[in-house]
Amino acid sequence: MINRRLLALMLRPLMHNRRRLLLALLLLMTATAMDVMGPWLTKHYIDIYLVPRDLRVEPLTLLLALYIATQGLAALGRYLQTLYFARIALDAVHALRKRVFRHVMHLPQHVHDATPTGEMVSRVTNDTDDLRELYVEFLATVLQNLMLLVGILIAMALMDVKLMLIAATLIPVAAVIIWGYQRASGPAAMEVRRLRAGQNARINEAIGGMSVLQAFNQTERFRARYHDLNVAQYHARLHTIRISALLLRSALDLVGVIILAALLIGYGLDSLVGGAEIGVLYAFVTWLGRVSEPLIEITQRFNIFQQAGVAGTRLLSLLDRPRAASGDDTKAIKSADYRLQALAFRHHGAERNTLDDVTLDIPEGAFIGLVGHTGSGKSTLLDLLGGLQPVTEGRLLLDGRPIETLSPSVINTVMASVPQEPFIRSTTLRDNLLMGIEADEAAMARALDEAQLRELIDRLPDGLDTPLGERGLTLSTGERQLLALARALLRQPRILLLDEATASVDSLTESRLNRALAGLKGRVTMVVVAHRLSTIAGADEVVVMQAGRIIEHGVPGQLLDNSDGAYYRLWHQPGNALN
Ligand SMILES: Nc1ncnc2c1ncn2[C@@H]1O[C@H](COP(=O)(O)OP(=O)(O)OP(=O)(O)O)[C@@H](O)[C@H]1O
Repeated sequence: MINRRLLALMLRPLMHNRRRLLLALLLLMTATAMDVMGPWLTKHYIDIYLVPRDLRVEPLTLLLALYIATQGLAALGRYLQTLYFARIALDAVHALRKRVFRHVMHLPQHVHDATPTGEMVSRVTNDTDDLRELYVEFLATVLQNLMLLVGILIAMALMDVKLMLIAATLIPVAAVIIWGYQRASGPAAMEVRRLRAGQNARINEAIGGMSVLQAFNQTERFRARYHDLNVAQYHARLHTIRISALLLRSALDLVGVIILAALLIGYGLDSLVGGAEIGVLYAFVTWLGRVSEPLIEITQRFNIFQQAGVAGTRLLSLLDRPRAASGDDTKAIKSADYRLQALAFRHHGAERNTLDDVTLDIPEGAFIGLVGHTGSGKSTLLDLLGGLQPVTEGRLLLDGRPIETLSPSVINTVMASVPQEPFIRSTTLRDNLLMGIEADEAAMARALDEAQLRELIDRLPDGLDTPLGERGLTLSTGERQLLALARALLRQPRILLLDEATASVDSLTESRLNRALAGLKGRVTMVVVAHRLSTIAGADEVVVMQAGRIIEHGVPGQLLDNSDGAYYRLWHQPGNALN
């Protein structure tokens, strides 16, 4: 399961901090050497002074001072090395999180459309968090224990090779246990993770659509589905706990006890032939206790390694998804005009085209109204004009250049869009208006005036500093669109793409929007998807779409004279929003 790419993903962030890593390793080696000196000094005390009853003050004081000094240094080294390793681990996860989030921000639209928000959140937070645990635990615990193990084995070998070999049999046995654990717990850990991501997605969905769930009496059904996922996760977790409880502590403890018995027998045999010192037995029993502890720690931490492996695999699959392609032509846009030549578009994975054979010229400063039945492809065409989706066939030229060759920064300097569902953050009106750019009060006031929002702001006690609820819920649908329009206008765009939210805004909002568009006419290239005829009454040209194709286009007044035309039919359709 752990392959080279996974290792690279995990280890690369650690390598950014080589100097600190080296220093931490030096500290670790010093602390370990001081640590294993403890039993060695005690052995000397027993064999040289205690057993022969040679209790002279001077050498004993020296021994005691040495003992305290080594153990004090060991404690200090452990403390410093823990701090260093923790810093390295936190820096590593910080770098990884930045990398994953940056990648998520650049994924193509269709990936975000197809991935539940909770699932994506789970990748960026939980999965990177599992790697954090790996870094912290691995660096602070596993590395420390591995070093201790090596230190103890060296000290044992220096004292008695035969007894060291008996004690060392614990290591291959532990390796076999770890291997068995990894095989048994891998699929179970993956299942836990899958269920957790599912839970996140479900919670996100339920909270996002709570009002609908409540209105449609679906809360009980959602609760039951969440409960099922919860129970499944409970059992999956229990399964992983059973495996780790059996194989980790219990099995390793048992092996440790057996090896202790073998050591005692080995020591007994040595003493039969003479020469074995009691201090050696003391040192070995102490060291053996210290050997099994690191092994248990390492093995126990292995499930973290396991989980990190699963998280890393999921992160790799996310990072493997190609970023949205973007052009690199940074030449400024001279003329904000579009040319669409036999353009076709198919959604990722869809069986048929959403747009077909769309040919249209949009000169600079023109006001184009897009109309058509629901699902006819109006919003999709707007996405393409905004460069948010790639053209499947044909050509889409902006300023005479294929839009996919233009760098997004160049497009964004001339274009602003007002989507059907504007993204409103739960912060102040001002923050929502600025959305990351800098503008003075006069410019903001102008944008608010142009978007006809002045009255609303003046009505609010805190004006622009009024906080908005989650997703701007305190604003009506029409007001949210006007706010998004003000945000777009603040950027002084040369192209404005507006996707009218709904046919059912009140007449006041309707007239405000119309006034705003009339004010921009001729100055800004506007493509407006309209659900109400009034919105595009002042358009230079109306484009009627049906099933992804343009079936009619022309000056609105003239189209209405043609009683056989599609626009005429839409307009005269009883109950139609355009009517
Ligand atoms: N990911 C997708 N895969 C396949 N088809 C899709 C996908 N996303 C959208 N569609 C389809 O594309 C078609 C055009 O959708 P679009 O939102 O552009 O219509 P619209 O004319 O703007 O509708 P409305 O007036 O309701 O906003 C619809 O039939 C929609 O179901």
